[in-house]
Amino acid sequence: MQDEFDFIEQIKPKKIYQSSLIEGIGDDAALIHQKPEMEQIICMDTMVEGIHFTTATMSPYQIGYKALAVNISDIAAMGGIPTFYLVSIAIPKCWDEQELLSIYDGMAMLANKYKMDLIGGDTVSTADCLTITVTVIGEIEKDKHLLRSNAKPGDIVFVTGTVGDSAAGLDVLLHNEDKVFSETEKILVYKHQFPQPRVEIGRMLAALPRVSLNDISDGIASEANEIAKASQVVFSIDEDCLPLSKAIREYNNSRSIEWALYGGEDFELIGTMPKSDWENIYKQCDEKGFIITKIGTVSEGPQKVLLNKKDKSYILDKKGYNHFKVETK
Ligand SMILES: Nc1ncnc2c1ncn2[C@@H]1O[C@H](COP(=O)(O)OP(=O)(O)OP(=O)(O)O)[C@@H](O)[C@H]1O
Ligand SMILES: Cc1ncc(C[n+]2csc(CCOP(=O)(O)O)c2C)c(N)n1
Ligand SMILES: [Mg+2]
Ligand SMILES: [Mg+2]
Ligand SMILES: [Mg+2]
Repeated sequence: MQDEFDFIEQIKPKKIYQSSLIEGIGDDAALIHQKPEMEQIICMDTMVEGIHFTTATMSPYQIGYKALAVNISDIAAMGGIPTFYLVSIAIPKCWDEQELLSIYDGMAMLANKYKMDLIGGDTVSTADCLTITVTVIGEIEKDKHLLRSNAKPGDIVFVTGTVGDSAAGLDVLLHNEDKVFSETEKILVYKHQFPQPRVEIGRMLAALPRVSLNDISDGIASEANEIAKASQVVFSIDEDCLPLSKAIREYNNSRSIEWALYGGEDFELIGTMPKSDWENIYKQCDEKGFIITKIGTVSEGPQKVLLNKKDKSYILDKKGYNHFKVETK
């Protein structure tokens, strides 16, 4: 890159979606008008070259898309609507300007879908790995937010979409250097590179009186344990109910359950709701073409997650992706 200020000029959005924006890119900080009837939601996630992606697993466009998607997913997990984003990027010398603009194009694709505005960030150089940190701001109607601590005994446990596909897609990418993929492999790779944040489902759930919710970044085992801990309840998940895609079964059925439980990066939603709300939500999702599956139940007791497998029951430990543990399984 030739010039930091010239770069910022190029990534500055030409169009603004949100009428509550007072000042976006260009001053010392952004200014947003606060709506009195809404709560603000703010989250931040980072992607690091070598940890979250390599040049072999993701193109610059996909890196941008996914860096924004994972943050929108956290807004969805609160039941909210994403509105603004900020991007901090640390750039090694070997990345050229075209690649960097491509990262921003990937973010813009998703931002356009959700009518989000890029309102600021930071640009720095770094010695080695590209690092991108995105902050997303969202909103939700007062008192409608969906917390991990909302689960109660008697609830059903649900998950959206299918799980494990992203980890299987990563496996495909890491074991096929020539990048010639079968149709099945292409489906899994796409799930890894273009996860779909479940904002629309989060909004449906926010209309219910009480839902606990989490998005799946580290795997079902990890996220279910987080809800069980925050709510001080017991989760009981039926292995046979885990929604597995045809693609994952075809690619490597013997590892599908392991990827579903511990793989992560599916960015589907897992949560609980009272039994009485299930039929209605299932119908609403079905009408809109969204998959949602009942995978278990919640009961009283000291916090834990049980996995029912045939006639036996095992403790499902909080294993999954962990940045500071060498062995993840
Ligand atoms: N370095 C940090 N400093 C301050 N707060 C942090 C830091 N890292 C995480 N948190 C906070 O801890 C909580 C849990 O964060 P975590 O990153 O585990 O959730 P997540 O984004 O849903 O998961 P993932 O990062 O796997 O997508 C959030 O409230 C987050 O803002
Ligand atoms: C090259 C490469 N190797 C491994 C992985 C797998 N991976 C990295 S971070 C993460 C959990 C989510 O991260 P976070 O907890 O930071 O949200 C997972 C499953 C990958 N995507 N690319
Ligand atoms: Mg996080
Ligand atoms: Mg999350
Ligand atoms: Mg997250």
